[in-house]
Amino acid sequence: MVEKIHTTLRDSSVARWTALILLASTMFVAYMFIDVLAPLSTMLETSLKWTPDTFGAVAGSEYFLNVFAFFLIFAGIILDRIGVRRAALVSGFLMVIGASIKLYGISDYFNAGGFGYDFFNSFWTGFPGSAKVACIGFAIFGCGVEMAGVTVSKGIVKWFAGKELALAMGLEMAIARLGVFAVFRLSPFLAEKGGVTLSVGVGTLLLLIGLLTFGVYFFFDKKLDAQTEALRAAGDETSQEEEFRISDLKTIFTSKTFMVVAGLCVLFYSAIFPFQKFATGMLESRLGMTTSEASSLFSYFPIGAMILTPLLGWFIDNKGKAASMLMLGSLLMIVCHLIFALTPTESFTFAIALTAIIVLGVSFSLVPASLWPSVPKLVDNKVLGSAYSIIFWIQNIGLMLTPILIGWALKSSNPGIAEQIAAGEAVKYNYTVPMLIFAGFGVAALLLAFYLKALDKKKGFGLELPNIVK
Ligand SMILES: N[C@@H](Cc1c[nH]cn1)C(=O)NCC(=O)O
Repeated sequence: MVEKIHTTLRDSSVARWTALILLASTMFVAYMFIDVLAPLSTMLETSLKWTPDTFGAVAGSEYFLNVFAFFLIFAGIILDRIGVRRAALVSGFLMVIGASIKLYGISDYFNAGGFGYDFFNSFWTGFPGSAKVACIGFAIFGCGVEMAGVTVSKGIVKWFAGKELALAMGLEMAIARLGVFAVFRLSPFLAEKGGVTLSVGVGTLLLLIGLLTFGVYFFFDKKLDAQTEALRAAGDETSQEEEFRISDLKTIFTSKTFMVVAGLCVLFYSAIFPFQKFATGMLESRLGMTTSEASSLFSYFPIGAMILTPLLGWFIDNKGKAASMLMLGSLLMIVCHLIFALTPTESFTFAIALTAIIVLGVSFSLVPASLWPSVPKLVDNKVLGSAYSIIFWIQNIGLMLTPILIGWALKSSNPGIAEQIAAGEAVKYNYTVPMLIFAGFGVAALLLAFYLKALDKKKGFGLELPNIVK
């Protein structure tokens, strides 16, 4: 007699959490690579002649293909069609290929006249060839990392829906934040030893390990699908998933509440991830620190978020209040950016900077911990991959444009400084205007958070309710 299966790997907490660790480890190295150059803006300006606008454009290039070639939208559709495990492998490959190209662009070999050097320096000469190649690589990496983000989110829902969903998402984000902490510590250290190439080289190698981790996850996911299929065949699984159709995307785009969440997401994250790219330079300038000191100080930002995000995830699973947390997170972000922008030089001490960084870390846990687990409450499971990809796509528009805007604002509000630095003078940029722009994003996010809470109250999506079904 064939024994009937009543449970799946999903029901084993060890298997569930192992799947999470596998998914999150790749995100750990992916987030390291995203910010591998973030602490090195000053070094890049002297070694590769990357002025703030060049640095900003390279930072923004990560999102270029996602936004203009709609790769993220396709990634969600592909994910909903081929499933989590195959999409994970595709995204891992893209990250490794993109990172390798970026590494080549900043390498000594390329910059000493290696293959493609003459070509990439023959047009648009105001933008260094190294930055052009880095942009191409980073744009391909960006396709991979964003596809990985969508895939991991859907993967977590697959393993944790109706269980510890927000806690699992919070832990995944915590592990990713640990990657940001690690890179802010490691990247300047490696760059001092072997130049920016060593930092990016180590980042690329870690991504290869991340790809292998996704490979191990593949087998977990395959087993779960086989068990779920067997349950369905035996009639134990009642909620047979309907097939995804492209026309389903219309329901996402026409959901007002979903679009408000997407708006809030783009505004909030535009004041966080692009800020990470400029924070080391800002602290160097405001506190007169070295790159290494400023980068170490800023590394406390992801640490606060890392500790709090899973705790807040647990709170949301059990008590709810996600919409209120979005409001509080936006408010704290405004306060911190205003402190960076407006505190007079004589009062802007190490302690003030550290406090603002930690409070910003709290804001960076409140919003992600409540925003991402709210998405499954707004859309059907069969379009969940597409819903995450659409929200990331909208977010990517902000993440692409904001570093370009901030790099431009920094250069324009400091006329002559780039030329003085190029001439070897020890002058610093003033970051007031860029920091006010970041605070402005926070104000707009706060207004949307108020609106979202009112909408939820009216339409009853349950954003303030706990996730755990008792
Ligand atoms: N878009 C993703 C991944 C990412 C991280 N940095 C740049 N893109 C995302 O926003 N994930 C959610 C998070 O809070 O990290």
